[in-house]
Amino acid sequence: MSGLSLNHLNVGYGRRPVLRDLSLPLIRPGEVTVLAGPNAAGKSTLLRAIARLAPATGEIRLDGEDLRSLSAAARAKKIGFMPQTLPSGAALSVLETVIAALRAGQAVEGGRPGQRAMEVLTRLGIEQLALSDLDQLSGGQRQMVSLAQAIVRDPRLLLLDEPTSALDLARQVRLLGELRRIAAEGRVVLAVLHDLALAARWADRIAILHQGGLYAFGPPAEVLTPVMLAEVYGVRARVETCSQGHLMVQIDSEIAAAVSSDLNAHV
Ligand SMILES: Nc1ncnc2c1ncn2[C@@H]1O[C@H](COP(=O)(O)OP(=O)(O)OP(=O)(O)O)[C@@H](O)[C@H]1O
Repeated sequence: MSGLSLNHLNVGYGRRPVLRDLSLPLIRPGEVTVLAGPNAAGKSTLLRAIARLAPATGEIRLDGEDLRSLSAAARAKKIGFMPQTLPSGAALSVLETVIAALRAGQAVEGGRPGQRAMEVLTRLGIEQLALSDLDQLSGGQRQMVSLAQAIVRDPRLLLLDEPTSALDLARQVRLLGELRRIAAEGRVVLAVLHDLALAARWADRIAILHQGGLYAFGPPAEVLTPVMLAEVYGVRARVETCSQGHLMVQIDSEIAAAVSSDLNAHV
């Protein structure tokens, strides 16, 4: 079966569970799937579990193959992971860090690594940064470099944790457009986004995590509802369609008695 399947996942830290018996419908290639939910709902934990950076029980399969049975090198070839924390380099240039991500412990087949790394920097519009020191870049510039590191191997599965958090409006659009192009190549793209307006505009499907489980999964128009926004986020909101046919989420106020409980939850 083509795509990412997650079934009966339990993920936690020490004895503390974060996600309990979590199953998602198939995350399909060719689509951008957004993972959303309140702070501390377990979004990063889920991405880390898929990338095997957090211990999990249950089933994690990519195109039918158990990701946990793969060697670290085989996994690195299939999965590109863009973490929430931005890269900082031990006095490396941008080009060198992207080449290091391309190599990641193994020889590069065909072509020249420098050429491939430059292609990716150019594709993202940051080729002029190639020789800059990573540590001298702005947060947004480093976020674009982090994306370059995640996609340089052409991974089958791309996991991104809040990839737009440091980007200005134009670069948010550029990054999300790039994710759509990567998905259109038939890859699986799963991105954590807090901004539901961006999710409404760019996602094919949205998964909402809440209190250790899946609250909703489906196309934006099905998932982004006033009831979901009240129950999950504790806000009073309207969801409207603008003149161009896009969904817009208008937040009116916090519902005092229903402030989202994930942050304080001990599930
Ligand atoms: N390394 C860790 N060790 C122990 N607990 C952790 C660790 N990382 C996360 N947690 C806990 O797991 C829960 C889920 O955290 P996680 O970062 O997955 O949430 P999130 O949905 O990504 O949140 P946010 O939107 O705030 O980034 C939180 O209660 C957090 O305190």
